[in-house]
Amino acid sequence: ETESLLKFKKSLVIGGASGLDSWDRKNPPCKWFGIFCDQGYVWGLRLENIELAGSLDIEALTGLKSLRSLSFMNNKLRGPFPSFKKLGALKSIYLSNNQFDVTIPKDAFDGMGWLKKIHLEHNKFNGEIPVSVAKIPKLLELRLDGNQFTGQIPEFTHKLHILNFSNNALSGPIPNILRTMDPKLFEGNKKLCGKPLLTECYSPYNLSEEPKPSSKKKTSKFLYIVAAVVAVILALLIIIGLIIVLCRRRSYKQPLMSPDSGTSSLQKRAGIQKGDKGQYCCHSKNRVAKRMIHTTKLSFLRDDKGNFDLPDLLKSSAEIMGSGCFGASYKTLLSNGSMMVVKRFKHMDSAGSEEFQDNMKRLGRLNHENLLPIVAYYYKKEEKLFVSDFIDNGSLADTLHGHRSLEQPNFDWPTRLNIVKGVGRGLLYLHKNLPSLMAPHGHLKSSNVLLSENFEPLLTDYGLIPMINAESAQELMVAYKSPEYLKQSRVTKKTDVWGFGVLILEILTGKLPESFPQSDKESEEDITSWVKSIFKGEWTQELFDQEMGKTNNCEGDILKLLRIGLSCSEVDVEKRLDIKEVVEKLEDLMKEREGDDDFYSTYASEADGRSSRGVSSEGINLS
Ligand SMILES: Nc1ncnc2c1ncn2[C@@H]1O[C@H](COP(=O)(O)OP(=O)(O)OP(=O)(O)O)[C@@H](O)[C@H]1O
Repeated sequence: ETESLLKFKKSLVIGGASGLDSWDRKNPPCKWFGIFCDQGYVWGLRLENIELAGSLDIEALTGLKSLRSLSFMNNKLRGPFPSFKKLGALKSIYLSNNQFDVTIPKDAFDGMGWLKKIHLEHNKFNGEIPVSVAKIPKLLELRLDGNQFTGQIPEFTHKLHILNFSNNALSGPIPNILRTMDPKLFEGNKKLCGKPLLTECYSPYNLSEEPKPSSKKKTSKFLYIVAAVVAVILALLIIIGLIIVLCRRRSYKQPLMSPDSGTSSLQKRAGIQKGDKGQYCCHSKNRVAKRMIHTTKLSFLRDDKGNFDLPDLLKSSAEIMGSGCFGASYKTLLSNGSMMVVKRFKHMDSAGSEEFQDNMKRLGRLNHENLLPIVAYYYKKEEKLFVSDFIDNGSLADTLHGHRSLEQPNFDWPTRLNIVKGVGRGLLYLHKNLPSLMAPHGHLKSSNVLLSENFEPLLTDYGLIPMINAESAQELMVAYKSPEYLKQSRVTKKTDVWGFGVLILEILTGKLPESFPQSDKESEEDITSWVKSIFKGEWTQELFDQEMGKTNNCEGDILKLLRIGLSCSEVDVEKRLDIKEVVEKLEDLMKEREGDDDFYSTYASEADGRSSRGVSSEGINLS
């Protein structure tokens, strides 16, 4: 360790009195200035406020096997972005208030599975935020404020405890997972849009484009040259493409369908291509015509909604609602006045056409009050759109974790219990009617539970596993994050039960499952182990969501539901209940409440036009 640190010292440009005089062979490194040790091994370096300049030679530190934390805050460091990924066991990096003015390479944080804290604020970092930062599995703190980052904020795999993107030059929609955060964390980025900011993403298509001539001044000569080369290549490609199309047209004497010249809002915003004219030229005339018709039509799964088609959809005005793991969803107002949601799915190109259409037909046959039906879909090898009704009340995730205005009633216990019951019924129906699927829902989470105006839950994004590319499913779908998948690479019907258990705990605690592990604990922790660590068999106020308000003497029932949630999230699949058993337990819990006049939901009563009356004065107030 001594040699590694002395080599590192040699690479530093030290200004003023640094205290680094203590770094010599006379004393063990644990006694040196700025060195922190754990059981005699160097654990952290903290060289702050000592006018360090030049760049950092991370290579020299690779000999420190116990090194977990680096802080070089408040110095004058610059140069290339230090190759921290060579120190794969690092947990925290602090480079705030330095003079770095480079673009961070895309893969700068690849493989940093232990990293929890990155503080890069107040430098001059530019270019895009590296995608690798959004994939760090344990990341909890990310401060990038006060830099010159451009482009879009990447999609994060989970919610962070601390983050700040303010005062950069970021653009485009804020990823869905960050939409409930404080808007201040995004301030000072003129082109960012979507929740939690007030600026709506009217035209995400345009916003996501690179800056146009207005940014001329900033564009370097080099960029001009690159742009010119790209333009020439594009022009050549277009000419070659035209020649190929003309040749094919001539050889097959097949007139192509005249292109629909008007680009529609949804089409523009989502960048959706219409039926490809060129790709069918090599087939016989009849087949071409047939397939062409097929590719410009929506396939309807519901008869009662079939008064529009793809062109209507593409023409209608659209607003982005958020982009999840599988693509963006657009709220679309049709000319007939219906408000629909169009979800543009990514990661669905490995299922063959027949397999895809069969699965869609199977989903189309489902009919249950707790499932949101898919109204129609559009299938092309490289484009999949799902159309469903817009649900005005939003999702359970919004209700649980979104900002609540003072006028809004508490999200009370009866409403929560009713939602849990509905989700259970929806899942049981899926399990009975999709018996061939290994996890009939497969992607149960609070943003995939929508709430009707009576606060009845409506499940979405169910039955997708056969259509999603295997590798993306493993990375993104809730089912594959289950203990049985992580430990034994298994997904079973009970995987949905595990997801349901996590959802029940989320509903009762108000905690977002993705926000675990907790920042103050070193061990890996999920919502289940957190609940278990606090719950000792009796009422524990700190466990439950304060937003539940008065519990109206229902603590016994709340605890019963908590126990059901815990037995659903049992790690051992064999011991875990199956969905039928869970629903039976829930029905029993509901039955016990029947006839109880005090058991009254503030939400349901509002929707029914009745006044709230379920709150007795002696009820326990959680808030
Ligand atoms: N039919 C709908 N009506 C109202 N809101 C919807 C509808 N479908 C989706 N949403 C909401 O729009 C947002 C984006 O949904 P989307 O399904 O694209 O992503 P997600 O559910 O967050 O993630 P994933 O892609 O993993 O399912 C979510 O908040 C979701 O609850």
